[in-house]
Amino acid sequence: MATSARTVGHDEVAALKTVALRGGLREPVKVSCSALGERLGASSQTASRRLQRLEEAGLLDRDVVSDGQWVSVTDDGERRLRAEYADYRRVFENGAGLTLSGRVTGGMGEGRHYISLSGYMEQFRERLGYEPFPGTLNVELTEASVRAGAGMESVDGVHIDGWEDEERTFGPATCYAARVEATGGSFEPAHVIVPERTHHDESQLEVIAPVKLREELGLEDGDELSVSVEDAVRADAPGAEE
Ligand SMILES: Cc1cc2nc3c(=O)[nH]c(=O)nc-3n(C[C@H](O)[C@H](O)[C@H](O)COP(=O)(O)O)c2cc1C
Ligand SMILES: Nc1ccn([C@@H]2O[C@H](COP(=O)(O)OP(=O)(O)O)[C@@H](O)[C@H]2O)c(=O)n1
Ligand SMILES: [Mg+2]
Repeated sequence: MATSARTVGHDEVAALKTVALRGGLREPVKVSCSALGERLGASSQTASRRLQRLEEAGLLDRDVVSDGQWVSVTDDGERRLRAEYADYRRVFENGAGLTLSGRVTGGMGEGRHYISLSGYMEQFRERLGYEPFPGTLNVELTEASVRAGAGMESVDGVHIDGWEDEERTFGPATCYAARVEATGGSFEPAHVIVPERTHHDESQLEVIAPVKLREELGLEDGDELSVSVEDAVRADAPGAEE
């Protein structure tokens, strides 16, 4: 998932949210720093600096004109706001999970190779509690789910370490506990796997499970599928087990 070049603090995110509330997610909106400052309880210079930092971090596009500026939230900015949104859903909606939808698709036939490698397989067995079927079920996400996928940043995943053999290094990956739902039924345990090195972009999701999901759920290319990422208790949440 893309991360911004510079990290921004809560004050900047509040300014970004204000721009989005004014419609800046869809098109450029005109803001004056004094009005923005008033809204944020800060001086207009401070408001201006926050917009500048957001621009430097790649979260906002700005066009300064004589009597104000036109601003719009970038794709990375939207991802940042969606991660906040996912946090609030967790707070207020009793741990509402994240459901991503799309269609089954074939990939490059490499998933099978990587999943079978003992350097990964041993970790899957220990950390996921099962031995995955050799392969990844690829899902081409809908546009809305590609955007919603940013919410995974706020879900605790299971880390799979990178490793090496005599010839090369193998990258780390993160697995998110999930339930797969299709018209032919549903299945869990499964995990969304996000390899750090991959040939796919964020529009494609890869799912692993102890069974061949195509057989278990009678799936063919083009079939609709939804993947609910479970709302694992965060390690740092109050009441979380040690
Ligand atoms: C556990 C795991 C580890 C991976 N590690 C690497 C890697 O080290 N280098 C790399 O180029 N691709 C790596 N990949 C990604 C694959 O090359 C590829 O992007 C993708 O998983 C292929 O899936 P497909 O065959 O289903 O299209 C890894 C994939 C998985 C599932
Ligand atoms: N748990 C799994 C993993 C993979 N698969 C399928 O198993 C085959 C091998 O996986 P792969 O990742 O090597 O292949 P592609 O996804 O590149 O087509 C593919 O047809 C996957 O869709 C499955 O049905 N259930
Ligand atoms: Mg695959």
